[in-house]
Amino acid sequence: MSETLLSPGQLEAALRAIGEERYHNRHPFHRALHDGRLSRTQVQAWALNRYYYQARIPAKDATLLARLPTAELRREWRRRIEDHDGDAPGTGGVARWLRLTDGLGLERDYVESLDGLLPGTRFAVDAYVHFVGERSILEAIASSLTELFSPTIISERVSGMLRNYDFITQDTLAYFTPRLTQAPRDSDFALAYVKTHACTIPQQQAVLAALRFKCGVLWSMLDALDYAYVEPGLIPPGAFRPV
Ligand SMILES: O=C(O)c1cc(C(=O)O)c2c(n1)C(=O)C(=O)c1cc(C(=O)O)[nH]c1-2
Repeated sequence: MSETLLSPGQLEAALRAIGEERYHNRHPFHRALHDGRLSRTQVQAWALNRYYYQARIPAKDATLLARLPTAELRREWRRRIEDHDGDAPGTGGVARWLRLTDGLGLERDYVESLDGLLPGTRFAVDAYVHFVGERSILEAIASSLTELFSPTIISERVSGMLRNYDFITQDTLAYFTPRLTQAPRDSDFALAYVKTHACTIPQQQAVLAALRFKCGVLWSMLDALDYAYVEPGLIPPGAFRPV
């Protein structure tokens, strides 16, 4: 870990290096998902579990919003909640994610009940929400910086899944299209904030640790899916079972 103060450019480079090393695009489950090596039920398990992440993101952002000290910051952050929750029933990212689970043939009530969730998904997502509630505002904002890397994985995922699965259509994956513009806008803001406000060595180290933590959240969600639905295929009691 660096013991010297980094310039803003060096800090950005260190953040990007964490993504290179640890972002979930490197996980074998993601590779298998994009490359068409999963069955329809394995893709259903992925979408069902990712629903919990999507559903908790607006709560995570609301937790942070309540702690932000200025109207300027709150205005910026509140847009994220609008992106996910929409401004009317059936709009926004969470509703679009449900169109993905619909397209995969999952019952909406079942998805929304969270009954089929893997315990590992629940723990990872809850840990993210708690982190954002408990840590400094700087760390909370830094933990969103995985979004610097999401447009690349989303593009790979959409093209790979459309190419490789006959049960996937453009419409099923419509969730991802707005993310390609929302994620860069959000991560540009978060990155500028972090580069301006992480001015001491401890702050910079905390910011880097926050991004490592968040990469671990995303990674462990895929570990849980892999273990339950690929190898060794041990589905925890009560979790979604392919029929
Ligand atoms: O599809 C993906 O791989 C992916 C990754 C991430 C991410 O890196 O955290 C997010 C999303 N998608 C996403 O759709 C999303 O709304 C989102 C919000 C956040 C966040 O931390 O606030 N990350 C992500």
